[in-house]
Amino acid sequence: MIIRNLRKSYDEQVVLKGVSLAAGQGEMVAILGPSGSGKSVLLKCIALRERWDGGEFIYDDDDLLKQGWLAQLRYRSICAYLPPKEISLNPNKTALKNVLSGLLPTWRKLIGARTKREYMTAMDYLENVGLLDLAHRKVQTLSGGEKQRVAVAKALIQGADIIVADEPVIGLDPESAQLVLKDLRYMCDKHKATVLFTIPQIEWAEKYATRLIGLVDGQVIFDVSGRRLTTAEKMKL
Ligand SMILES: Nc1ncnc2c1ncn2[C@@H]1O[C@H](COP(=O)(O)OP(=O)(O)OP(=O)(O)O)[C@@H](O)[C@H]1O
Repeated sequence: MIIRNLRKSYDEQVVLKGVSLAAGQGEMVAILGPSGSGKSVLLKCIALRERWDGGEFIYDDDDLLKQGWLAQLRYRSICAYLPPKEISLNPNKTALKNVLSGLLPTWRKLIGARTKREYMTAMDYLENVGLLDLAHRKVQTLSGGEKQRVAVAKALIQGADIIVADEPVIGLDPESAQLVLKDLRYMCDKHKATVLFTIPQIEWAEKYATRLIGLVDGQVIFDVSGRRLTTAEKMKL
């Protein structure tokens, strides 16, 4: 995807002042910046969960914003948006059933029908995120990090090529947080998913992301890949 000159305001407040960035398949992009710099708004715009005021959004060689609602709907179906804290799982169902529900059409969900192949596929995705042992546990009994990982497995089984995760490790202990980040990175490396996420811990962003984008006051102030941040870059955040 290529984003050019994305602008977004709320009433009088200009939040995104012409943001440009690119993210390819298999890239894990961390959006870093101080509180209020526009990171969440940027992610919502990228996930098309928020209207753009202006700019170009090139995906599959077309400008999505110039396409009709059908193209945008198609994009939304392959772009999973994981909002902070709020996990879209059914707490009373098992991890396996939650992941399976991403695979089955609604009418089959209602009658609970599933083939052996679908069951195996869901188990494979749970294994990918290291949760095979917990497949039959109700989601409400899982830790925050485990829930996030089930949500990642569900997003991927739904066919998401793009995962937009706003603070996916908020409130998690360091060990669980790093497991979630490892899973996201694995999805990039193995499934060639594109992941865009925000995270307050710069050192984890440096460790797991393939690209680091600094956003301050609605503007990109650096966009680096293949290296850690310099002290000068960190000071700007
Ligand atoms: N729906 C909205 N209506 C009006 N203003 C909004 C809305 N959403 C965000 N804003 C404003 O946009 C600015 C950027 O908000 P955003 O949530 O993107 O910041 P952030 O960088 O994610 O901050 P934090 O790290 O604290 O989550 C803030 O000043 C916020 O008040």
